Amino acid sequence: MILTEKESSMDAASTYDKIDSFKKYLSGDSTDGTEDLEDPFEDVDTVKVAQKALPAIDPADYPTHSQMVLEKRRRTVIVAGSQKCGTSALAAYLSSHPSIRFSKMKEVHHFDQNSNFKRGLKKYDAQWPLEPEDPDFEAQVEELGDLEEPTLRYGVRAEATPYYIASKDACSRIAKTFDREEDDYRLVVMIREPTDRAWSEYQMEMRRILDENAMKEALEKYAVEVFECYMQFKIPVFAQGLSLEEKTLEAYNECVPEEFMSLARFKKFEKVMSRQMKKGRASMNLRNAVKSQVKYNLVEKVQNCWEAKDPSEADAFMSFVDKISRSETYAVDADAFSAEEIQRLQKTKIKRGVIFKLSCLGPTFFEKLNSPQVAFSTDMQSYRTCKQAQATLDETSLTEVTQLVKACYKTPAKGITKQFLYRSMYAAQLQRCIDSGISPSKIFLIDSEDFKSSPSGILKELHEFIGVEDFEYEFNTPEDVHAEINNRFPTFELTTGWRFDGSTEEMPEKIRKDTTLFMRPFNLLLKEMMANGGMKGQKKYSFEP
Ligand SMILES: Nc1ncnc2c1ncn2[C@@H]1O[C@H](COP(=O)(O)OS(=O)(=O)O)[C@@H](OP(=O)(O)O)[C@H]1O
Repeated sequence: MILTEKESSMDAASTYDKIDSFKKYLSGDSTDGTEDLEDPFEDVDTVKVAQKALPAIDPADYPTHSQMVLEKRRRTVIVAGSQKCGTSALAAYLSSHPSIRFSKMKEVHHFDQNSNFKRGLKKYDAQWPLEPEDPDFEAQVEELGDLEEPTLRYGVRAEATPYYIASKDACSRIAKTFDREEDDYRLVVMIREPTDRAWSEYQMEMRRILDENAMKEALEKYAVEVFECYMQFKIPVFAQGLSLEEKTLEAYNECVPEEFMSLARFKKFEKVMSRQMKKGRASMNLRNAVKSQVKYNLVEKVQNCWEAKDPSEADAFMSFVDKISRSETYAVDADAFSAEEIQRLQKTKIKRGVIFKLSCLGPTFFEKLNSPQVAFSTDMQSYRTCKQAQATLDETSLTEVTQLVKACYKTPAKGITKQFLYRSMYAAQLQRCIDSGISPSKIFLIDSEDFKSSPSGILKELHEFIGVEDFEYEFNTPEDVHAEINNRFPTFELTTGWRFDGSTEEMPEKIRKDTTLFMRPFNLLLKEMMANGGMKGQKKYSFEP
């Protein structure tokens, strides 16, 4: 979606109108039109492609990608978990296999995130764009007609979103979307010693918080400098032939100090920005990226300095913020609101990108991470208390444990965050996935340690399960695997807090001991499930129960 010059022209008054309409929105009398935001995918029928009737042929007879393409069949291979168990390494392998098409992004988050799922299968399919070298390219383009981005429709395709297995919705959505012969799926789930996995996640969260703090500090430090530089560009004046995006990017490149640019959080912003630039068009992503800057208060800082120097320019700046973020973001001065209104605003958790003064931000604004003692012990304690209240449920039965976990671990409706123990309870998650319609025979299990030490045997079996020919990969060392991950998914390590070998600090001994004990019943159930549950892949894990 391109913002026209007309749209991006200065109109300071409208900013303040918006404050009024925002107040109305808060009081339930919204006239701001926010709900009418254009969603390019809203009318796409989620299962239209999948439902296309095709002759029944046993997929096992058509194992390779190109054969599947010719037979107009598709198989989606989903590495569905678990987080911190080596899913990126596996993704690097699969994406190098000649008969597997891997998604553009490592983690697609289509089935766990409501906002993505709502956009339909067309949006998901766009992760596998059609290339001229694809078999039957011409025929497929013709068939696809005037689609903006023709996508690979047949063959074996794969993605890796480790959140899926922990999500309450992903498995049932996958089953409903793909469970048919000509458009089927396979799930791959990796497991790792549960305490190690939980600690690895904790450490990644810690890195993320550090990244955020670094961003925050840099904003504090450089706000004035950035502002001075912006002044030269006079961002709100868009009459010099450059589009809003070009101007913004140019200003960022010119104004933002090196030290700032190397920050992970900033890299994320930059990544979205340059992708949009390459495409030559702005989009929801661009607006979201800008909103993330808004969140970090840069806009407000700049605005304050601006105001001090030249109030008329400050109005223009407000207008810029307003325009770039359309009706989703309201540039407001917190002083314009009463204390009660501010309280209500804080409850919206900046869903609408309101720009607050720093002093008005609630404690949940910036992510927090409890100490390991608190994070792990509180979690264990609250589970135990909850378990006592469910006295009829027994931890030695898989069905009952699944119910216990369901009752005692509330998966947030939106995303799953910092549930270190929950995500190591593999048995309960697998069972829930099976209960929601995924046949165990479609799930392939991999033990992370075994995979790390000797991948080739596991990969051979996996290839067969996926229905592609066996293949000898050229990665022989962990360094090679690491390089391949960065080669295939170049911004992943830079922007997400993920590291190839991230566990640097030791887990405090007492917490390790308690956690390992806590995990035992779940591990015993997993052991039973692996041996007799009908799932494919490894039949036992490498760690102590
Ligand atoms: N080949 C191979 N096999 C198994 N495991 C491996 C492999 N290579 C890396 N690793 C370890 O995987 C951990 C990161 O896992 P993920 O890539 O799944 O993390 S994430 O869910 O995408 O965040 C990460 O764990 P930590 O070191 O604890 O961070 C890596 O050490």
